[in-house]
Amino acid sequence: MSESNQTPSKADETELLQLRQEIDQLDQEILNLISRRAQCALRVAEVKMKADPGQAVFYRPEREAQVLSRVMERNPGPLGNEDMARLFREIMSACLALERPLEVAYLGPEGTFTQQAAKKHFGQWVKTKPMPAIDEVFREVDAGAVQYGVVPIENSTEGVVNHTLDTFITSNIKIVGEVELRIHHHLMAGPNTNRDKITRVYSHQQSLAQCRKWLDAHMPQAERIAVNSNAEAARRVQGEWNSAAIAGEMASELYDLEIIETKIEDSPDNSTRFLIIGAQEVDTSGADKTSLVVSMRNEPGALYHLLKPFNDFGVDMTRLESRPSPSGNWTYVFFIDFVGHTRDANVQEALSAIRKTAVEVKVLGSYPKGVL
Ligand SMILES: C=C(O[C@@H]1C=C(C(=O)O)C=C[C@H]1O)C(=O)O
Repeated sequence: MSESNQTPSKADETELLQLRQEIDQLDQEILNLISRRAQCALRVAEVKMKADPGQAVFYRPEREAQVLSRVMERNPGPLGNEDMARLFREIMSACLALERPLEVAYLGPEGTFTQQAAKKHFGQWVKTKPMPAIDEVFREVDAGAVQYGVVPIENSTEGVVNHTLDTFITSNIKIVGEVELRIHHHLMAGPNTNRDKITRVYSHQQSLAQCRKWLDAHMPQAERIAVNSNAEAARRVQGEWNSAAIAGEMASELYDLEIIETKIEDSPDNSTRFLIIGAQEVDTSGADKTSLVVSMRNEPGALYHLLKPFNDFGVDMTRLESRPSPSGNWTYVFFIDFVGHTRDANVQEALSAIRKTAVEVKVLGSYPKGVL
């Protein structure tokens, strides 16, 4: 007989009773402490309103990043750092919603990985608003209809999302944060679908590409049909008995589909990075990144002149992408990410050196490195 089936001894019974009493007491303390914390957040809101009644900014990305990093550094266990940070993420989310509920636009429809990223970054109390295209997320933020937006920027298997990069060239929106999400693709279908009868698999083109080897091996007969989003794929198969969709867990819940096979992505550490966009400039958090768009004259040594200041002033570049310039003529703009904030002295020196040779330098924003 296994131990769990045995009835506890008298001594064990007593200990269980004591432990449960202790848990009840601790819960009461946690309750009181969270309430006190929420009172402080409310008071912060009042002070912010008094200082700037018209345009008080409630959400502070750098402050939230610091809170989460500190939780991870000081976590005594046994809960893991990330689990503990997620709990605090939700406490902050609820506290912030007391000040004023945040509204965030994202690349929809409902159930996309971008919505999942928005919830991961802001917590469950955020109000999310689906938009049909990336540039419409930018427009919604620009018009002030929402405070922030969430857009995908790069996938570890498929590379950059060019549409997002191109929108930054012409927009004045700032980057205020980043969040990375492990992307797990599942094969899902309606409850009446027989796995052996599936003749069509719907998904977004990138997701089909990310599961190509699995599909070749397990569903070679099925036609692969690219649609606008994974959530759209899930919505479609709801009423089709011979089709399946590749999408994330949120989509299966939203459209009542059954998951036939989990984690069918070819690369086990497939992840996507998303950017949080907004109108504000973010203070230093102590662990920041900066993104730039630079256009250079099309002449010998242009790229060398662009890269040299990073070396000269010890600035750690983490990404360099080039895109054709909207002005045409085979000229290019460069997207650069580096470690540091525009308020750091070495960053300022590097930027002024770059400005001497570049046609245009646009700082997209300095923002805290993703914590969760
Ligand atoms: C409390 C503040 O406002 C918000 C709520 C925070 C929190 O609950 O810890 C942190 C940063 C802000 O997004 C603040 O600015 O400190």
